[in-house]
Order: sequence, then structure tokens, then C-alpha cells
Amino acid sequence: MLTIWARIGRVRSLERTLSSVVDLPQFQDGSIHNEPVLGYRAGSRERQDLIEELKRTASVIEDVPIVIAGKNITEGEPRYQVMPHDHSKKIAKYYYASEKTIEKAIQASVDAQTRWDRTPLTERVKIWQTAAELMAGAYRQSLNAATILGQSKSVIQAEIDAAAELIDFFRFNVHFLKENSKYQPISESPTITKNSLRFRGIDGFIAAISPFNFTAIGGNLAYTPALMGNAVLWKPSDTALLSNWRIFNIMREAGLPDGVVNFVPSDGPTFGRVITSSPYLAGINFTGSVPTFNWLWNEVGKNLNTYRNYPRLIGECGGKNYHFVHPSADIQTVVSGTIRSAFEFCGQKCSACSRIYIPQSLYEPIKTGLLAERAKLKIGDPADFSVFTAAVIDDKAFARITGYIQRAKKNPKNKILGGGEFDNSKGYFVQPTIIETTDPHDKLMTEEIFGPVLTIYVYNDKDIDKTMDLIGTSTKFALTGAIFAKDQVFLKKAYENLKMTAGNFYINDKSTGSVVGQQPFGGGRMSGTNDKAGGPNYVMRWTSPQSIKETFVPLTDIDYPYMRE
Ligand SMILES: NC(=O)c1ccc[n+]([C@@H]2O[C@H](COP(=O)([O-])OP(=O)(O)OC[C@H]3O[C@@H](n4cnc5c(N)ncnc54)[C@H](O)[C@@H]3O)[C@@H](O)[C@H]2O)c1
Ligand SMILES: N[C@@H](CCC=O)C(=O)O
Repeated sequence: MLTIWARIGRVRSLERTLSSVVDLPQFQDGSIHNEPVLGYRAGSRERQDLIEELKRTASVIEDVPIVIAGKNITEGEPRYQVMPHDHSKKIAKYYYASEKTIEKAIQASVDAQTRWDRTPLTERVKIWQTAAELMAGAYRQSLNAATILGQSKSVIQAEIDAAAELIDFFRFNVHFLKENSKYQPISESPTITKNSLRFRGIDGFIAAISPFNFTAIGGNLAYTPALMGNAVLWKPSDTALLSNWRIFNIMREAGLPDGVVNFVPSDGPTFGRVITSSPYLAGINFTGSVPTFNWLWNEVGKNLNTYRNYPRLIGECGGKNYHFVHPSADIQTVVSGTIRSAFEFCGQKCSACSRIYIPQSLYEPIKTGLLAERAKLKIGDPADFSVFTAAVIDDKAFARITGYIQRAKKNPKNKILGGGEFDNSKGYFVQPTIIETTDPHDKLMTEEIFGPVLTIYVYNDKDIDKTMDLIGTSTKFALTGAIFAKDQVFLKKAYENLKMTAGNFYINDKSTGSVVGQQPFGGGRMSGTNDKAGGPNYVMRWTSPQSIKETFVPLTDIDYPYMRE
């Protein structure tokens, strides 16, 4: 067999005349842990700090400008973020960027990208590590307070989002970047030829478009592409503005140069139109609803011939998440898990359970349990430590959710078992609502409501297979799902039969509460592109890797050896 050198017509006796220019960082450390979730028990330090920070945040209307290349811009009519549970109270004053200003932000990002991409990875990583320490320490309660008051999250829901998950995203993405960069291609004889792979950003800009419901998601959408060498236009949600602004400022303090991430609050469709019309669009990092993502994808399709890169389209969208109960299930596990999944943060987690299939044989005890637990839930001001959940995010959400409840009240196939009341006089309050339906194809069982509404479909025990089929066929979503059973034969069967119905699948556990690094998150079908935020592959979506082959020995022959034999 010919050696590689004979194959390429180069002989080993030739002298090495050049040395490597490739200088990639060698990361050694490999261990990583999740940020602990603090307990907020009476008398604890964190509880006292949070109370003070809540008072401070509630006492001012914070001015939030547009920021492009480090310069503050305030233009047009001011707008206000209000507290959803007390909508007469304003907490932030902000402005919508005009088309021209969005175009300026695009130019600033494109200019910054080349410089930023040349900043050594080791320096970039230090900024992310510094930011994570600031988030875990000095700014933890400022992030939590903005999330509690601005997005109406209870104390624990803010802590798992704006503190723990956000910090985890920053630490784990650095960890995954280091781990992934340990792979280098094979070099058969490295003194003669060396192969390397380096991570580059993508030239152009990335548009990060974030939802209201998770502060951490905003941070991840904007800053993971930045970590990988990209420049970003971050369009936060109007209803998560203050918490997102606080992340932006922490990153500045941690040392992120101006222009790498530009903070661009704007009208959604205006922003969408301007970014998809720019030839420099290199990617969209979106989390939100299916209609918005579909609109963006269509716009990109229309403009495809005008781009310099194929824009990467990452979209994590909605769900119609299920709990499926087998006759062998543990009743208390089903009840507790379902109440938490369906009603924590008013069912406004993309992973929230909103349909449950219960066998006739377990219906009475499960129904009794659900109604008893529902009746105990305290709904009110999220700054009150005894509150389970607060208000839904805004007037549009209130109208959408209560529309489903009102239609259900008029439909004889549906019966309201608990809740069903709502009141928006002070805040956008919708009581946790449990409905029983006899129609597994009712809108309540197939459409994303994104509110505190749980619908029960009771199946005849003998129809279990037929009922399981409904999970994947009655809706276009496939985000999260959970099965509850002790029967191992059923569990194995469901594990296979339900494979395509959820990107995050739970066995004897609720459908919410994924943790970065433990349950990488994302769904299939119309629930999104399933790029698994919080997993090792996510960072790789934001690099355009370059393969480099360096040859240190001159090529002297044009002919191959066999030609001379
Ligand atoms: N799969 C996931 O990981 C995940 C996580 C969180 C939320 N979600 C989903 O997000 C949705 C709730 O969030 P939301 O109400 O903020 O969603 P949304 O689609 O209304 O808004 C998301 C973002 O898109 C912006 N936007 C709206 N129209 C736009 C347009 N034409 N062009 C560009 N941007 C536009 C909004 O201003 C906002 O910043 C739910 O469907 C939920 O399931 C999914
Ligand atoms: N990661 C969260 C959901 C994020 C979407 O809203 C969960 O698993 O509950």
C-alpha cells in the first residue's frame, strides 16, 4: 500500500521549512455544576436582599434606551412596561427603534463582528465567566426583582429563571465551547502536515428575538451567538424589557465591547421586515410563537437570493404539552406534577401541561385531588412570598385565554370543573381553570392557549392504545410530554410509540422544569427546530467552522511516483 506521502508525491527526506501559524487555545478543565437554587426561607439573607431590591425596583420608572455601538438613543413616543398584576404601575420607560435606527444597528454589528471575531476565545470566555459571577452575586436580586415585578413571576419561578437558568446558560455554554474545541482533526504526520479546525463567527449579524416568558432565554438567545464570535441585534420582548436590560448592563460591566450586542427594542413586524431585508443577515435566533417564526421564515425565503450567507434559522416555538396517565400510575404523583406543570407561572411556560388523558378507572381520585389542590393555590401579588402564581402577562394574553374559557362555557361538550373566573380591573388575573371535555379534538385539546387552563379527557381503560395515538395526531406540536405509570411493559411501549410527540419526554415526572446541562431543551414538528438550548450542540449552531491544512514541506514534484516506474 502506498503511504500518504507517496500518494501525494512528496518524499520524507525533504526539509521542513515552515512552522505552524495556527494557535488554538488548549482548554483543560472539564467539570461543571448547576447554579444552586436558593430557598428564600424566612430569615434568610437572600430573602432580605430580595425584599430590598423589590422595593427599589418598584419605586422608580427606569429609563431604558436603545443602545447601538455603546450609544444611547431615545426616539419617538416613550412606551411603558407595566406590572401585569397591577397594570397602573409602570416600571420601565422605553422607545421603539425606527427603521433607520435598526439599519444603523445592523451597520454597527457588521462593523463590530470582524474585530470581535478576532478577539481570542480565552478573552471572550473570561467575560462570560465574569458575567456569570455578577449574576450569581451582586446582581442576582436585581434580575429576580425585575422578573417578579415586570413579568409577574413568583419568587421561586424568578429564581429558577432569572438567576439559576441564566447563570447556567452562561457557564455551560462556555463549558460546551471548551469541550467542543478539544476536537481537532487527524494529522497523520504533524511535522509535515498539520490539520486544524477553528471556530469563527458568521460574517454579518445575528438577530436575537426573544419572548417575554423567560428572562434566561433572552440572555441565551442574544449572548450565545456573541460568545461564538458573532455580532447581534437583540430585540427583547416589550413585556420583559427591564429584566433583559439588566442582563445587557451586566454584560457591559463584565467587559463586552460596544457594538457586539446592540439593544434594539422595536415593533416586532418592523424589526422583522428590516432584518430580513438586509443582505448581511447571517441568522435569526428566535423563541416565541409559531405564527411569528413562520412569518420570519417566509420573509427569509422571499429574500434568499439577496443574502451573503444562508441565514441560520433557529426557532423554538409553542407546544400543546400532555400528561398521559396509565391505570397503574401513582395518583399523588399525577396530581402534584399536573398542578405544578399546568399552573405555575400561569401556564405561560412553553412546556406547561395543558391536556391530560386520564383512564376512567382513576378519574375520580385524580379529579378530586386536582380540584382540592387547585382550591388551595394562592393567586395574587408575586412579591408576596406565599403566592403560588400571579397575573398573565398583558391585555392580549388575558383576552386570548379568557376567550378559550368563555367558548368552553358555551360548549355542552365541555364542563368547567374548577376556576373559570377572571378579572382585569387591577391586574390580568385568570384563575387556574380545569375543564373536562368529551371531545379529544376540541380546540382546548389541540391549540396552544398559553395560560392557566388544563383540559381533561377521560378515556375508557380498554381504549388505551387508541387514546395514545391521539397525542401525536391531534395537534401539530411536539414540545414536551409526560407519561405516568408503574407498569414497565406499558412504559417501554409508550417510550417507543410516543417517540415523535415530544422533544423533552418525561417518565413519571411533570412536563416542565428542564435544567440546563441536564435536560437540553427543544421540540420537534411545529414546536421548533429543536436545537436543544442548554446542550452541547447549541453553541455549534453559531459558528461557521474553518478547516485549516498547513504543509511545512515544499511540494517539489508534479508527477506522481508511479508515473516514473
Ligand atoms: N420552545 C421554547 O423553547 C419556547 C420557550 C419560551 C416560549 N416559547 C413560546 O413563545 C410563545 C410566547 O412568547 P411570546 O408571546 O413573546 O411570543 P411572540 O411570538 O408573540 O413574540 C416573540 C418575540 O417576537 C417578536 N415579534 C413579534 N412579531 C414579530 C415579527 N413579525 N418579526 C420579528 N419579531 C416579531 C415579539 O415582539 C417578541 O419579541 C409561546 O408560543 C411559547 O410556547 C417557546
Ligand atoms: N425550559 C422550561 C421552559 C421554557 C419555555 O418557556 C421548562 O422546561 O419548563
